[in-house]
Amino acid sequence: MASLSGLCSSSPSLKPTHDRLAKLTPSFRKDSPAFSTRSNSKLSVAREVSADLSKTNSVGVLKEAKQGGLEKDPKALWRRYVDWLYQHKELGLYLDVSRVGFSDEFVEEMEPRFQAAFKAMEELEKGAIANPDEGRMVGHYWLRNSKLAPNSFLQVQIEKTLDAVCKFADDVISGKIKPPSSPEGRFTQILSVGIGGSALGPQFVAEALAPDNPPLKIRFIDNTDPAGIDHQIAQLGPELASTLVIVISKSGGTPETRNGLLEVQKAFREAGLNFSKQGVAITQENSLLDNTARIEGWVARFPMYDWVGGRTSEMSAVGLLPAALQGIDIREMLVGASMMDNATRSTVLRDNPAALLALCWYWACDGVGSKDMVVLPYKDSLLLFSRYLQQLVMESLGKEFDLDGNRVNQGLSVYGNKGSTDQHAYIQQLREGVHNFFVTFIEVLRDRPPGHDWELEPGVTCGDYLFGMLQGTRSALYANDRESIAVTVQEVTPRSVGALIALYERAVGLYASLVNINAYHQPGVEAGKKAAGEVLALQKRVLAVLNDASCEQPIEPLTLEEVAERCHAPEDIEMIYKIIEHMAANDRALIAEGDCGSPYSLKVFLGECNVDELYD
Ligand SMILES: O=P(O)(O)OC[C@H]1O[C@](O)(CO)[C@@H](O)[C@@H]1O
Repeated sequence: MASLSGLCSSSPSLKPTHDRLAKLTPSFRKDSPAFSTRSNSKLSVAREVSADLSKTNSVGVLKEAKQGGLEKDPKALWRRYVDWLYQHKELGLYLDVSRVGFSDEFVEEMEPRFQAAFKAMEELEKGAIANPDEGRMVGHYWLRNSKLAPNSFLQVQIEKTLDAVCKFADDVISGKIKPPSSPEGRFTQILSVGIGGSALGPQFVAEALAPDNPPLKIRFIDNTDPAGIDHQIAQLGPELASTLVIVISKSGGTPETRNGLLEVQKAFREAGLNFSKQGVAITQENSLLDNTARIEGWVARFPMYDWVGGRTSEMSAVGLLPAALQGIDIREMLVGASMMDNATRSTVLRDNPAALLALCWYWACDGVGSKDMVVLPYKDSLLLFSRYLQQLVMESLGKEFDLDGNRVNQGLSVYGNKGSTDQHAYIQQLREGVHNFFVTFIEVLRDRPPGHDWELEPGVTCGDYLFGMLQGTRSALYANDRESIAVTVQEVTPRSVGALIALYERAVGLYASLVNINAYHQPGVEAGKKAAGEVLALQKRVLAVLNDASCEQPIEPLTLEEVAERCHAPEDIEMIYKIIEHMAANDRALIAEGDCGSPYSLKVFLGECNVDELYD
């Protein structure tokens, strides 16, 4: 029977030496001339330590340590559970990492890296340029404790915005600020238009915390899918007249959000409503959106700060305004986050729940994202937590280069839905199939508000079943060597949700330091946006070519090759085919003769010649 320390260690030769670690270090290539990192004196010390340490990559050590397998002796496991159990008394939050099999040696080896990560985090909180390639400070921690902001200007800005959010929400809920032409005489609905970090936090919080009958109900447009937009507007129906439209975009220029706004404005025009009397913008000062809202005289504008990233903006106006309008206690969210921030400032690994998470992630994923994080909240209202975490974790950690310009292709994949629903979907594979994941259970102790429970069979409630499913799944997975973390909260409240958000924000930041990457930029997203722009530019050229051909007499239908040639883009013929296929499916005055399944048979022309130069 393995002892606890037997579980944790393997051979005495496990202790790392520099020589051994050097051999274990993957060879990184500095092969991106385009990549550059700006050096930054303030952050330099902690970062250099962190970078040096991360070069002594522990993957080999991890592999060796893991050969010991997981502890299965119940008594030893119980001791491990008690030994590592983290409790935040005031928040009533527990973190159990006992079902992750890291060894004492591994913890010891990671200690200097954690100290470097804590130092980097401290400097970040003091206002260092922690996002070096964008030259930005990273200040989401100041949002819940403005006194931490590095200067009084920022401090006042944070406090004024919070007061303005609370006042605006009160005025809207009380009917002091009201829509011009609604029979209800007050706003009853919110339509939030935004994407990514400008939607996921508000969506998660609404699902988790909105009361059954909120003062304003919320809906989201978070895509440029016309059918999805139509659906949201149709669902509002005549209540469009009492809908407050909140357009959220840090940059103020994200195409999906702009399209959503234009579609909603069209719906307002068609309903004879004045959009500017019902629109609110949350964006950076002087962005395109900010200028539009100012010039058109929208009801209100709230700031987003340069130093708050989209995916960490839930505690800025982005998350707070929609939440307050739904009657959610946003000051309690901030308190929960602030309490967790205090706890995750501890430089003692065992006392720092975010560091414990980062430790487990590193262990489970070999510090290279080799396994996926499956997030399973056993509570319907936390359904969107995994989707929220997906952006927070993957946009932060999924990076091609480390801070020194080495190609590392880092990341940590996140997915999940909720328990026990997933028991009847993919848990089968988790238990028995490909072993490429670890699980994070989120447990909520309180099943129902007091006084509402009943026993649906002797001694057993509905919530007991949910509890049983969670515990059973955790045990069954572990018995098959599948590791898991369990986060337990008492209830889903503004305070506990604030704490959960803060916990994961910090864990991501610490983990990023461990693997020496910039968690606060997203260069990869630009490639997709640029490519999408190129597709639309090509579409305009295709239309121009077809228009010219359709103005000839007789009309000259063109093959795909001819279109591509006339567009001077023979190498883009496949994309031209896709463009034509899409336009033909959408009644765009384009006639495609032949069979789309046999692209060479296609001949294309426009139904009408347009002599105006529409497609410039
Ligand atoms: O708030 P914005 O500027 O519209 O950006 C929305 C999202 O787009 C991204 O920039 C890239 O997907 C995210 O980081 C961000 O949350």
